[in-house]
Amino acid sequence: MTSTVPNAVQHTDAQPPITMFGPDFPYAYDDFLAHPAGLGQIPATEHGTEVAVIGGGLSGIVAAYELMKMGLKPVVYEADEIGGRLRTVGFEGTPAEAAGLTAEMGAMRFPPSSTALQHYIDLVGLETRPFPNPLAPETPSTVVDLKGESHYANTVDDLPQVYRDVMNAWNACLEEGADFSDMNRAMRERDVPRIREIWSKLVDKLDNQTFYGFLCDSESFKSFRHREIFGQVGFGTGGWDTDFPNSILEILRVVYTEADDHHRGIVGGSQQLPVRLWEREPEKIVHWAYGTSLAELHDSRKPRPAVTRLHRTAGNHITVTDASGDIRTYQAAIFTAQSWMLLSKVACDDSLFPIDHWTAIERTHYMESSKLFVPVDRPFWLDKDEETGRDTMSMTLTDRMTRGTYLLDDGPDKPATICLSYTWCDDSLKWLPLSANERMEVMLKSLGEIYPKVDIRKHIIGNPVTVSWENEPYFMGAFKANLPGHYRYQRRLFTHFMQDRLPEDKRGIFLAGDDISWTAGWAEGAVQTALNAVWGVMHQLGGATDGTNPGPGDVYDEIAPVELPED
Ligand SMILES: Cc1cc2nc3c(=O)[nH]c(=O)nc-3n(C[C@H](O)[C@H](O)[C@H](O)COP(=O)(O)OP(=O)(O)OC[C@H]3O[C@@H](n4cnc5c(N)ncnc54)[C@H](O)[C@@H]3O)c2cc1C
Repeated sequence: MTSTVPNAVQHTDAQPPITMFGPDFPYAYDDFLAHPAGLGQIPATEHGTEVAVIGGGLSGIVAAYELMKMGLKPVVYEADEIGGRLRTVGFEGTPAEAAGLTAEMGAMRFPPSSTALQHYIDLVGLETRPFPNPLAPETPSTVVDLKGESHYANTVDDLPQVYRDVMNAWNACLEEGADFSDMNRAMRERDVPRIREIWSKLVDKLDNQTFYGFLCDSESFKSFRHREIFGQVGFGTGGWDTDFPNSILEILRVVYTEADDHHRGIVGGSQQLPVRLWEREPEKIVHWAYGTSLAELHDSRKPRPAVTRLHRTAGNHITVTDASGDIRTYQAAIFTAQSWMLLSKVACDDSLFPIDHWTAIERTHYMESSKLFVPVDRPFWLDKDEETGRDTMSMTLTDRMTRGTYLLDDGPDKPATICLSYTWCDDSLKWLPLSANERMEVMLKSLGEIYPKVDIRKHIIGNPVTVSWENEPYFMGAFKANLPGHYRYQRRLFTHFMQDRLPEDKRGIFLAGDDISWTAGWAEGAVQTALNAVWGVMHQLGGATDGTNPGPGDVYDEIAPVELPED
């Protein structure tokens, strides 16, 4: 476990692995992808048909890649860079750059339960390695610093008793309030009826509840002090108090699917995944010549620029205007950027979506997030303190401004990187007005209070790189997090790919990506919703899956997300 506060169910080799199979839509995307029959076929008369794919992040690139394999011609529009929130940057002009070191400004750690994501990681030949989360087995050491008191630990047993009390409270609370072991077993066994039985009751009972309210309602969390510590060191990767106002259903999805556990990073950076898919020439491809790639299908091997307008034209077609002034009309389009883009940056016809979908788009709630990385000369944190024999510095969780500090080693005596601070929500907004250097100064001061004997600054060999996702022109926050009462909105967005159920004049544009997923903030959801949209486009163009490999839309009625009454 990487958890400071481990989950109730412990792993044994005898259990099937946990995957992001449900709980809302228990469909085996990993099996669908692995099946030799492929994802489906479209009639030959449609081969070469252009489909607009708006957004060249992971979701857009996965959708475009699969549509190309079916013989369609994806036209990808990207306002920023291929990769989107899989953004890997270098440290220009430093020895760290020469050593190939990079910093992950968006996603940086992926749970093994992300099996559809893993399909594409393997496909493009990327390697992963354990990510140094708090108390993870491969993490050399962890320091938890709260209210000015620091504790050095290799395992949770090294922390004071109160941390184990908090851990037990969380486990008990999940068991009492959310049938944790039962759901964990059902998800491992892919027992769809059982998953649906447990989840439908919880959705009904808990949609109105915040994460914090759920803790307060539990006998196990009567102590304010325990709730406070839990908020600061949390479970999985660390403090979750910035999530306290969110719907508890969001948190349950994370813990059931072990999204926050056993993380691995992508060697060389996660942005390589969509970039490699863009360049990849699939072995199996219909209509196009062997050797065709997405890059090859685009002028100058580049996506088209930002979309500025989306509207409907005769025959229910979707007309796309881009920043170069180019206007093209499509039978089908997939929109994968953040939903709020449709409210401001892209001029849209009201008729693109039914009014209830517009409400869901408007009500979307995002988490803010900031990160700052510095390159350093070597992993000096592994030097031993002469007095204590401990590492001089450790992966650090704190209630100070930095919140989470990650030490990213690339081998002894080689340049390395430190993520001095990774924050969410209010903790992220605290950094917003500060420049990169101002942020770094505050971070070094905070860390100096925890490690008075360590001179971090003398090891820094280049300028800091930083991001606040809420301040990026083509991203309006880091990732979505539903608030209480948002279940119905999320359901509308996720199920939008089942367009036979929409009025005819509202079809043809498909929503996909992180906002549409049940597990926003996890790249797996971007992949899963891309595959839903691919199924939707294929179906609209008269195509079908092979009977031996039914797609998400083929089995929709058996596993559809539970519906809550509107009145
Ligand atoms: C700080 C942070 C930490 C994260 N941590 C993790 C993690 O540890 N593990 C994990 O699994 N996931 C993590 N995620 C989530 C993961 O990054 C996302 O789920 C995934 O990258 C989303 O892909 P997407 O294609 O849905 O969206 P995006 O990556 O946002 O892609 C959408 C694309 O649309 C483009 N665009 C916007 N407007 C327009 C327009 N008008 N025209 C054309 N293009 C446009 C954008 O430039 C962008 O490239 C994290 C995300 C962030 C921000």
